[in-house]
Amino acid sequence: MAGSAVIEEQKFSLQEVLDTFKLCLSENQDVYVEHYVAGWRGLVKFMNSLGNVFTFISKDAVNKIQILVNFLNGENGSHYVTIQSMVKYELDNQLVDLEKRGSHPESGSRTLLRLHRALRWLELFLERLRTSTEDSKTSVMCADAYNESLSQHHPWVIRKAAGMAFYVLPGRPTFFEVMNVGGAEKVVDMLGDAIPMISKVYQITEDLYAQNNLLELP
Ligand SMILES: CCCCCCCCCCCCC/C=C/[C@@H](O)[C@H](COP(=O)(O)O)NC(=O)CCCCCCCCCCCCCCC
Repeated sequence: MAGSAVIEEQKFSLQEVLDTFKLCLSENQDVYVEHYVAGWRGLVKFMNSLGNVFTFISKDAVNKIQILVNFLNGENGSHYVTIQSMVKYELDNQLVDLEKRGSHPESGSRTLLRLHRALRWLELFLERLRTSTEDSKTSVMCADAYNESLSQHHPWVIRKAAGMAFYVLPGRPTFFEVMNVGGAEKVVDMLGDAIPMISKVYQITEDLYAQNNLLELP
């Protein structure tokens, strides 16, 4: 029965992952780092299940998730509970490279900014997926969302590689199947529910970074 246990363990529903983003917001609209990285963990799992071509993308995400988890579990972990407290703590203690990479190349603030930019891609992609029709192409939706957001922060070589990965994305039916949410109608409902939460988390983070002039951290 070991085989079925493994299958059980890997069974995965995108609904659960996107629900994680609902847990991100505290009562006073702070964003919990713990749930934020848990959301990303789930997305990485989803992406890995699409095939090996995507591991170069997920490796980077995994690396960044790990940096944040290390801070969270480290001796100054109490400052890393929310994005707001993290940014304040790192800025107050000069723990962020503001102009160019120097002694703090992997600050929590710059690391989270990379995931934050990717969250905008996700928001745009999911919205396209939500409003897509049977003959829509996931590769096109993905590329359009990427070109509108994350690509602006990537050098040519990464954009090129990302473009190649989009090209081999499975089609919409397989995609929906891997999401494991149910039929197309269910997917649309689930996305309609999840996207506003993701947008909210995105916007709160964006405002925080903008107020502190951190949107271009090296
Ligand atoms: C499902 C298809 C997945 C398409 C993913 C689209 C995003 C493409 C991003 C390509 C990133 C390539 C990897 C390299 C990135 C880094 O150079 C770059 C800069 O970092 P640095 O300043 O430390 O150098 N890193 C980043 O921009 C962070 C990228 C993180 C990408 C995470 C993407 C996760 C996608 C999750 C897919 C879930 C889809 C769910 C839809 C139902």
